[in-house]
Order: sequence, then structure tokens, then C-alpha cells
Amino acid sequence: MTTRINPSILAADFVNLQAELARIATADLVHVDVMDNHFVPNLTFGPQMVGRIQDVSPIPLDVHLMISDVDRWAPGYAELGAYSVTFHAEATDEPVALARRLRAIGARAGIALKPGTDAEPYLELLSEFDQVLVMTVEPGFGGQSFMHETMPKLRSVADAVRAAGLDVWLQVDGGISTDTIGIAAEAGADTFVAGSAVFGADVPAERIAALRDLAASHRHEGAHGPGSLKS
Ligand SMILES: O=C(CO)[C@H](O)[C@H](O)COP(=O)(O)O
Repeated sequence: MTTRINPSILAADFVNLQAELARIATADLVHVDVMDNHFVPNLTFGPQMVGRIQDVSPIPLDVHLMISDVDRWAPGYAELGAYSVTFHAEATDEPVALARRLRAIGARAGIALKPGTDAEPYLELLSEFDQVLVMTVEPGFGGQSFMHETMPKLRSVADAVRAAGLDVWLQVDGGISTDTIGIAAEAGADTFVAGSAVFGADVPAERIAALRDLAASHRHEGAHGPGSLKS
């Protein structure tokens, strides 16, 4: 199983973003948190800023839309060239149609579930998505504590992916650190978003390597197939 570490730029210094992106060049993807102060009680940036990040980032973009009205806005992020675009299940009535639009543009399509959202209705739809993001904090802010109670849901998604023989990446986001990454890996995650744990380190590359090693050593026994960044 491939392990991916995606630093969240929510924890970066926004005034020096290009330099911050250079500090995480050994990571797999950069996790870009788009917040609208409506779907979540926090505000970051929109397509113009994400386009500039796309221009200067040394690694591909993993865009996480914590916004309402995703049917209107999500395709624009795919058109900017984002490698993956993840929208929240709670923000659309048509997740499959939206995922198909994102894939048609050329992005990987991700669906995110807040801690209180049941995965069950989505388990039969997994082939429509390239990634499932199981939130391990309430979306909106970095630096929160990992919610252990989300692990049964992660396990249920991992089991469904494996049973269906799919190559759907399982991402976790929130409170991921050297203390918690092994727990999420054991429950089936293969893609780990880490904000403060990476940007708070003196040498982010060393923290990225440590997180990757810990996740690999705790990986879920029955983990699904390899999966790699598309060329
Ligand atoms: O989506 C997010 C918040 O909604 C962030 O990506 C997440 O919280 C990462 O921050 P940290 O690793 O510091 O918890």
C-alpha cells in the first residue's frame, strides 16, 4: 500500500506561501483548504489564490472544498489543474454527478464526510470516487484533537473498498501527528493530511519522512492495492 503525506497549508504562513510550499516539496501532495465562512465558520481563499498556488507549487494540489454550493464551484478547481478535488457529501444532493464532472475535466474526484456523517449511503457508490476523506476533526480549523470515534467509520469504508476490489484512496484529515497517524493507518487510511504537525516542525522534510514511516509500519493488514499519482 502506498502511503501519502499531504501537508495542509492551513498551518502555513500565508504571507510567505511560496517559501512554505518549498519546505514541503518532499510530500506527496499539498492539501489546499478552501473555506467559505458558510459551510464552515472560517474563511481562507478561493479560485484566484488556488490558481496561483497551482502555478508555484512543486507538488500537485489536493483541494479540499469546505464550501457550500459545490455544484457551482468545484469544477472550476478541476479546470485550474488541481490533481484532486474533494467536496463534502453534506454540500450536494448530486455527489455522483459532480464526481463525474470532475473526472471528465481530468481531476481525481474525492468525497469528504464530516465526523457526524454516516458512510453507509456512500458505500455502494465508491466506484464513482477516487478518494474518500474521513474527517477526523470537525472541519474549519487546524490544530484540533484527533477524534478516535471516527475510526469505526474509516474501517467500514476500508472494508467496502477492499471487498469491491477498488483503488479508492482513503484520506484522513485533522489532528494527524506522530502520535495518531498509526491509529488511522491501522484503521485503513493510506493518505494523511497533516497541518500543524508538518509546518510546526523545524525541518518539515524530516517530519514528513517520520509520518510516512510510522504510517507504513502501522498499515492496515488487508489494505487495498498500490495506487500511485497519475502521470
Ligand atoms: O481541513 C482542515 C480543517 O478543517 C485541516 O486540513 C486540518 O485541520 C489540518 O490541520 P491539523 O493537522 O493542524 O489538525
